[in-house]
This record gives sequence, structure tokens and C-alpha cells, in this order.
Amino acid sequence: MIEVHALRKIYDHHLAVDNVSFQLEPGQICGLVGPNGAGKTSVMRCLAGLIPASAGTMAVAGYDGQRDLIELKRHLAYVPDDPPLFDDLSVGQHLELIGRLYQVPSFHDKALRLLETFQLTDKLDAGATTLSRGMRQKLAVCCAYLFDPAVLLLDEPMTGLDPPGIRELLASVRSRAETGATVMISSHLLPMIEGICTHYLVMKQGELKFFGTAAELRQRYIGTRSLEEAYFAAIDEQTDRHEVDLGNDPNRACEPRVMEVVA
Ligand SMILES: Nc1ncnc2c1ncn2[C@@H]1O[C@H](COP(=O)(O)OP(=O)(O)OP(=O)(O)O)[C@@H](O)[C@H]1O
Repeated sequence: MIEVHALRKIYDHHLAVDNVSFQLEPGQICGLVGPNGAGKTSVMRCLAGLIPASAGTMAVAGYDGQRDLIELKRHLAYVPDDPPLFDDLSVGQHLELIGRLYQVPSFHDKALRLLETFQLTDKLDAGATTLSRGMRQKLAVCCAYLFDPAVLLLDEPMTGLDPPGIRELLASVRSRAETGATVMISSHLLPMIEGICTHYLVMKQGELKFFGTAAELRQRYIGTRSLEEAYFAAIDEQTDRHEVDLGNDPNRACEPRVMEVVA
């Protein structure tokens, strides 16, 4: 469902993602973890087609990241950590926009059910600018869920959510995966994602330090008793760094100014 091969992202001579490869199947939930600046958001934004990769290949739901970008975007939802909502639209209008854009059948009923799940029913007519930080996050998740994408990329989705909101979000991620979605979830809240992830991708300074199943992670770092302990073992592991020509990014000159939408 997600295939990434030798992904590299260079911003103005800064190597943010270096030679990252991984593959995820339907139903799998991958925790994307690593220290600040590790390259997690860059991986997600490349996958979502919001920024061009400097090198490497990607495919989502069988659609190539370069040749079939529009189809790829139809099958993928990216929820950034600070969702850029439309200031002039209400909660209901956001869902209506997504429902119409993605031609979701009976989207009204579905939207109302999602709002109920995420305790936003009483905000149906509220303007986006009047929402709290956590409510904005919940609305972005509702918009992403509305069109049932095959792939969900959730960047720090728990930021700003209250404990019931976090519980609801994690349960919803699990049930999306049970119905066949592939989910990548980046988070620094390791104990919270530990219960739902089938796979982990650990990054540090652009490098992939580990990719595999939760069982493989435990096996590789024997003696670690939690995801947190395995995480520290993975990021402390020394690897040989290779030289990369940072001046030779064919996409650097034409990188677009990105206008993100909510889903
Ligand atoms: N638009 C940009 N221009 C230049 N450098 C950038 C840009 N976006 C990210 N970077 C750099 O790329 C590196 C990776 O950033 P990225 O946001 O992908 O990390 P992250 O793992 O998501 O971090 P965090 O956990 O803090 O959100 C960082 O060193 C960052 O400063």
C-alpha cells in the first residue's frame, strides 16, 4: 500500500531525509518516531506529494508518486500537526467541502457521525477561527476520515487533544486499520502509540535507524522492556554516515510554495 525506496530530501544544502526505504501493507499501523528534526514530517510531506523528493521513488495504493500524483492524493489523507483550516468556513462547511471534493456518497450522515465520535456536534456551525487547538485537530481528523482514504498519514495527531480525545483517536486509528487502511502516525508520545502500532520506523538526523515489526524491534534490542527503551537503544546505535552531495538536488530550484488543505 505504501512503497518507499531510497527516499532523500534535501532543503537548501540540508540533508533532511537520507536514503529511507520501507513498505507497508493494508491494515498495518506504523509509528514514525525520532527526535526533533529527525525528518519525520519531511517523509510524510514527500509521501503526500506536498513537497518533491530530491531522490528516490514512492508509491501509494499502487499509484506512483511522480507519474500519478493526483490519483495518489485521492487515496491518501495527510493531517499535519497544525491543521491549516479555512478561516471563513464553519465546521460543517469543512466537512461539506471535503464530501463534495471527494464525491463521498451520503456524506452528511457520515459527517454527523464523525462529529459525534469526536465530540464536535455542538460546533457544527462554529467558525474555524473559534475552535480550540484540540478541536481544530479533531476537525482535521474528521475531514480525513470522511472520504475513507486507503492511506492515512497522521503527523503528531495527539497534540492538543484531551485524554478522551486521545483515546478516541487511537481507537479510531485501530478500527480504520482493521477495515484495511494503512496508517502512519508520527508521535513523541511513545507509551500512547505502543498499544496500536504493528510496525515502527525510527529516524534520527534523516537516517533510518530501524524499520520493522514491533516484535522485530523487541528482538533487535533484546532486554528493552518498552517502546521507549527500544527507541533510545535504536537512536543511540552508531551507524557509518556516508557522504552525500548536497548541492545536487534536481528539485531544489523548483520547489513549490506549498498550500496545504485539510485532508
Ligand atoms: N522548509 C524547510 N527548509 C529548510 N529546512 C527544513 C525545512 N523543513 C524542514 N527542514 C529541516 O529538515 C530537518 C527535518 O525536519 P522535519 O520537520 O522533517 O523533522 P521532524 O522529525 O518532523 O521534527 P519534529 O519532531 O521536531 O517535528 C530539520 O533539520 C529541519 O530544520
